[in-house]
Amino acid sequence: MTETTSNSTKQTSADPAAPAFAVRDLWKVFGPKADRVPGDPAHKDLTTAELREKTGCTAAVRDVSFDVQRGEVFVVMGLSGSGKSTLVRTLTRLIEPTSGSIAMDGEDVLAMDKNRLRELRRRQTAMVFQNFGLLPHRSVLDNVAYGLEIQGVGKAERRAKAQEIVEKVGLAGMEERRPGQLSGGQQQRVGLARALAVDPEVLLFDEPFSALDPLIRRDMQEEVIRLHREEGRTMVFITHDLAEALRLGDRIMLMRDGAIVQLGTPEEIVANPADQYVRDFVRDVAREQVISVRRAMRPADAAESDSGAELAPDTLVVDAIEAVAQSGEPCRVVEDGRTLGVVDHERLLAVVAGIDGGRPDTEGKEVAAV
Ligand SMILES: Nc1ncnc2c1ncn2[C@@H]1O[C@H](COP(=O)(O)OP(=O)(O)OP(=O)(O)O)[C@@H](O)[C@H]1O
Repeated sequence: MTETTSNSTKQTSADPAAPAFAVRDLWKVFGPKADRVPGDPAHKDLTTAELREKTGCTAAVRDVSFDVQRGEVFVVMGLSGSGKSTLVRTLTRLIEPTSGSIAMDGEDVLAMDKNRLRELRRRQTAMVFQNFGLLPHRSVLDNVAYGLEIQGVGKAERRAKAQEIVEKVGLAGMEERRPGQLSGGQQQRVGLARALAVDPEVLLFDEPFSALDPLIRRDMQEEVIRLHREEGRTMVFITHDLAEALRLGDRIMLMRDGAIVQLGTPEEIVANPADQYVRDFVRDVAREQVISVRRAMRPADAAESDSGAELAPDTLVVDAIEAVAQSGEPCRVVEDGRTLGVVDHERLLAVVAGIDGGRPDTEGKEVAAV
């Protein structure tokens, strides 16, 4: 059985303590003499449009540094043209960066030779695309098995594995159909199944659901959340849709003109937008569904510190409103037996109304020993 391969054959110099990806000072510049752009101080303060005018180059990714932690859903968000696709494609060098560094599991991606890169793209990562990228003349099962086929996995083994994944994503009974005989949502399930079949460490999603209608889209988001919960796989997810980013992301990196505008949890971004651009982005978000009582609470006074219903610090404001209404009095925010603060109607409604100031003014402080 020489054609069978498995994960145990992976030859990598992975550091188990390293982040899934560590990206530093990364640039991708398109255009003439692109490599002169990143280091030149004369270009540092130019806007992307000014840079284009002066040099004829487009800086699609501009001096970007971040880590993707293992097991997190890392969302890259921004308007069209902000550099999302270019950035994510540089992670596996589908697009060669102009300068900077990228490490996956501690291994230098830019130092990888052709064979190592092929392995990185075929086994360690898998991409799910907006246009599905399915092979039209192949059955669902053979599409799902495709990634295993190019790895050289034998037919019986790859079909068995594909069958298992087809069931996992809810396509059982459709194995022999062609992609053209499926709805958009079903086709994207095939795309997802194909990516999962190779058992990658990291799934890279490039706006996978933006061609789907809203209800199907919601279904697919639930599917991703479910898979993530069950498998804990690292996911990098591009979207320009804020609701999708908030729903899926453990952290969100918001880009504009190739640069990072803000990187934080959904709650941090909604509660503390870094600038007016982010503020405009999150203006219509239902804040009570994103912000937790840790951020909404105020210090407890002496009488409140050991009485009243208890809430965990990560309780969402929307749920706390219900709890406060039911108990008829302020609720305590309690962590490890300590009262961190108190939420009452006033504090909670201020969050809903967006007049809470966005400051965690009591965050982390123990206000009364119990
Ligand atoms: N091959 C290329 N040559 C020249 N410029 C490019 C190339 N690829 C991308 N760009 C430019 O780089 C910038 C970032 O493009 P990119 O596709 O990464 O953005 P995006 O945020 O993914 O956009 P969208 O949401 O529309 O896919 C854009 O200004 C784009 O025109």
